[in-house]
Order: sequence, then C-alpha cells, then structure tokens
Amino acid sequence: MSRQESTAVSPPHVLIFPVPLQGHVNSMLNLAELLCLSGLHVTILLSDYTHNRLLRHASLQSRFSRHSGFRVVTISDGLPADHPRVGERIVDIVLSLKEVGGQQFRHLMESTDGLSDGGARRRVSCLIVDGVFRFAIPVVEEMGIPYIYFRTISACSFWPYFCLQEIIDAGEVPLKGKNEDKLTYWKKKEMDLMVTSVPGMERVLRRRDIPRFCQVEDINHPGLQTMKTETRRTIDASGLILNTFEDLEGPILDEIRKHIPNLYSIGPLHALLKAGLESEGMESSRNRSSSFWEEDQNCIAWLDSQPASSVIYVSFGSVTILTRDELLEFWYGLVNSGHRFLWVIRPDSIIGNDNGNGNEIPVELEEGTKSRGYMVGWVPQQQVLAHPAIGAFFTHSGWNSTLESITLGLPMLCWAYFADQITNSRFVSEVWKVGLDMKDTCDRIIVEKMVKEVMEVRREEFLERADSMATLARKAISEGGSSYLNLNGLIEFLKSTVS
Ligand SMILES: O=c1ccn([C@@H]2O[C@H](COP(=O)(O)OP(=O)(O)O[C@H]3O[C@H](CO)[C@@H](O)[C@H](O)[C@H]3O)[C@@H](O)[C@H]2O)c(=O)[nH]1
Ligand SMILES: C[C@H]1CC[C@@H]2C(C(=O)O)=CO[C@@H](O)[C@@H]21
Repeated sequence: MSRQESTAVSPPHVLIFPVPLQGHVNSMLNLAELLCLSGLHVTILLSDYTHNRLLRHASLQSRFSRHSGFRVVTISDGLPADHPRVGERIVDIVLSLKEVGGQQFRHLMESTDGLSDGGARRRVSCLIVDGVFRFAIPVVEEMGIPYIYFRTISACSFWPYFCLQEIIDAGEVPLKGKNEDKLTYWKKKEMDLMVTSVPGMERVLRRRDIPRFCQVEDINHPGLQTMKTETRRTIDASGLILNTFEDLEGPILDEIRKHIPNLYSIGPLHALLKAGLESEGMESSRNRSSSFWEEDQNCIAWLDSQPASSVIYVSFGSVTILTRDELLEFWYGLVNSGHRFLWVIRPDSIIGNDNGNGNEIPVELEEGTKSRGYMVGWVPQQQVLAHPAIGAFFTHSGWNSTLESITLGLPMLCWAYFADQITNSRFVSEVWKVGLDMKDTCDRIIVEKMVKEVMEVRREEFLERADSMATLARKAISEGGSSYLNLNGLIEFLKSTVS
C-alpha cells in the first residue's frame, strides 16, 4: 500500500458521512485520514453543531493541514442548539436527520456538482455512510454514485441487530416488563434466558445482553424498527466496513459474510492510523485531538505522580448520563475499594434525582477522592490509557473505548449504559475474558468488589488474556495483517470506482 500523497491528477473522491456523535466521528475521522494518506480526496460531512464543537475543542485543522485533499462540509441536524444531545435523547439526532437530512443532502450534492469544488476535484466517486443513515442513499443512487456502509459498532452487536426479525420470530423479543422501573426490570429471571436465534451466539447471548434498542415491550417501538430496517438494508450496499479485526471477532464476521460478502474488517482503526502515520515519519500523538470537549492535560501530571498500574481509569464515554444516585453508588464503590482512580465526569452527564439529599458531597467521598482520586470533565483518553500508571479501565463499553483498551492490553470492568454497549460488555467478560461485566446493577458493594477483582484478585488472569489480545490486534494492523490487507482491499475498491 502506498501511503504517499498521490500526485495523480484526479484521485478518487470519497465522501464520509458519520452520525454526528463523538464515537462515530472519531472512527470515521481515523478512516478519513488513512484514505488521505493513500492519496485519496476525502470530504467529511458533519452537522453544524458537531463541527462547531470540533472547531472549539479539537485540533482538526492542524491534524488535517498536511492532507491537501481533505475538506469538511456541514448540514444542520435539525435540532435547536440547546437540544440535549446526550443519553437516550441522542436518538433524536438520528430521527431528526432522517426527517430533514435527505433534502439538505440532496441540495448539497446537486448544487455543488457532487462536491467537485468548482472542478478542482472530481465529483464524489463513493459515499461511505454511517450504517443508520439510509436517508442519504436515494440521492447517491440517482447520481450513480456507489456507497458503502460503515457501522461504527462491533460485529458482535451488529449481528443481533441484523438477526432481529429471527429474534422476534423466535419470541425472544419483545421483553415483558421493560416498561417497569429499571431496577425491577434488571432483576427479572427471564432476562437470563439464552437467545437461541442468533447463529454463533447461542451459548453467549442472554436476553439481557442484546443491544438495548432491541429490549422493548412492543415490537412496533420506533427505535427497534429503525435499527431492524436500517441494519437489514446493509445488504444493498457495495460493502460494509467494521472497525474490528478477524482474530477478535472472526466467527461472527464469517456469519455476517454469508449475507454481506464485501465485509471490510479494518480495525482497530486508531492503531492502524497510528502505524500508518509512523511509517510516513509523521507525528502520531501530538495535536491530534478530535474531542467535542476541552481536554484536561493536568490529569497527565497527576498520573505521572502515581505508582505503575495503580490507577483505575473510569469513563462512560460521550453520551452516558447518570442520576445522582448512580453517581453516588459508583463513587462510594470506588472510594471503598481503596484503589486510586481517575474519573471522567462530563459537565452535562449528571441528572437530578437526588433523593432529597441536595447536592452535598458526603465528607467520606471528598476525603477518599482527595487522597486517591482525580475527577475531570474530559481527558485525552488514548494518552491516559497508555500511561504506565493505569492498571485497568472501568468503561461503559462504547466500541472505541473497548478497542482502545484491547489494543493496550488493559483489563476492563464494564458498566454498559445502552445500545451496542450491552453486547460488547458480555463479550469482554465471556468471550474475550479480559474483564468483568457489571451488567444491570448499580450498587456500591458490587462496584467495590469488582474493582478489587480487576485490580487485584483476578488481575493476572485478565492481564494474560488482555496481553494476547493486544498482540493479535498489533498483528492485524501490521504489514500483511488482516486489517492492513482489508484496508488495501477497500482502497482498491474505491480506486475501481473511477477507473
Ligand atoms: O474523556 C474522554 C472520554 C472519551 N474520549 C474518547 O471518546 C470516544 C468515545 O467513544 P466510545 O467509547 O465509542 O463511546 P461513546 O462516546 O459512547 O460512543 C457512541 O458511539 C460508539 C461507536 O458507534 C458506540 O459504540 C457507543 O455505544 C455510542 O454511545 C473514544 O474514542 C475515547 O477515546 C476522550 O477522548 N476523552
Ligand atoms: C444514535 C445511536 C443509533 C445508532 C448508533 C449505534 C449503532 O448501532 O450504530 C450505536 O449507538 C449509538 O451511538 C447510535
């Protein structure tokens, strides 16, 4: 694979269109940069809201300044600026774009002659679009532009979505009691029944492990219906990109390939990109933030002063929201574990429900945190995870976080919040065996116990497995490895669209 900027007159022009959320944008920007390194022209389509967040807090311009073929275009997500784009409300972004995105996308493509920049570059020759944005497809089909879906989740969560009709036919969804309060629902025995209708997952997947959007009481639920239809339509595309690797999810990738033969498993993308940049002699760590929030650099100095492998890093990603009660359960559990912790709590991530106790912080938590903890709004996560002081990752099992942890051989403690995370956390504990799944509980005693297990009691066992997984991830992205070769295959396909 040549990673040199091509001098060819008119390279392929790829339009990349992610769901405008941090997790999706991160992996799509990594792919965008890899394609730029191979000399392709790349345009990324963002929402105005997301673009503004990146302009404020990320180093998008410096990151892409060396790639002359890179552009950004924007449309509106159709929501007011103050709409809460967190928690379950993020679904509104997808639904709103489904309403207003198609028209805007059509206008953008038609009024610019396929983003050809007044003739400076060729019209878009292929669209790489998020796997839940089918609304964009009629426009490119009419323009004769091929498209590939990029679903930014794991294969193990994509596959149950794909098999949703079979799950429904087997009577394994809907789930009774979903509309009751969360704690009652979580405790239901039926949730432990195995799901038998997802080939290859019969021994792993319980009802409580299927992606949360599938756990509904009424199968006409718009969330379930959207995910079912959008996922099934993946077969219509020229291919599917997944940010995963063969040695991690091979058996499930093989199942998916029976329906979607052109499946490009090219992950972990952040590591593939790092390797690509380094082989070009380019700096791969500084000035590369794509954060929607300001990154706190002081946490690195704090980590510098902690003993090796002594800190558990806690982050629930860019979308999770916690009630104040949940916050306190985690906080007590962490403090009572006696371990050091670095905890990311986004400014917009805590909601009401204080049980009449006001917002006072119990003195034992303040003191436990002063002596062993560091709490912060947002961090440079990859730098934090790679720091020698970090011993484990307490994560919500977002797919990027999971891959970042796997690549570094870090044991995980999982508290999945929603969506695909629910399945990822099951695979972390039961298939890859690199950590524990705190599934469907939020209790200080369990938090304390599980933190101790990943940090001390079962540490060696998890480390050994995590180490071999990290070795396999490195192999996948090295020259001749599966993800390296699959990226080449994808680039060949993208080149074939202009020949
Ligand atoms: O302080 C922080 C916290 C996170 N991150 C980064 O933010 C990204 C978070 O992505 P992810 O771990 O995937 O979680 P979410 O932000 O929750 O991502 C959304 O998108 C993912 C990819 O589709 C899905 O797996 C998740 O369920 C969905 O919530 C990662 O790259 C992190 O490195 C930081 O840079 N600093
Ligand atoms: C907004 C959510 C809908 C789809 C996305 C997703 C997926 O299955 O691709 C997972 O979690 C969320 O980020 C997205």
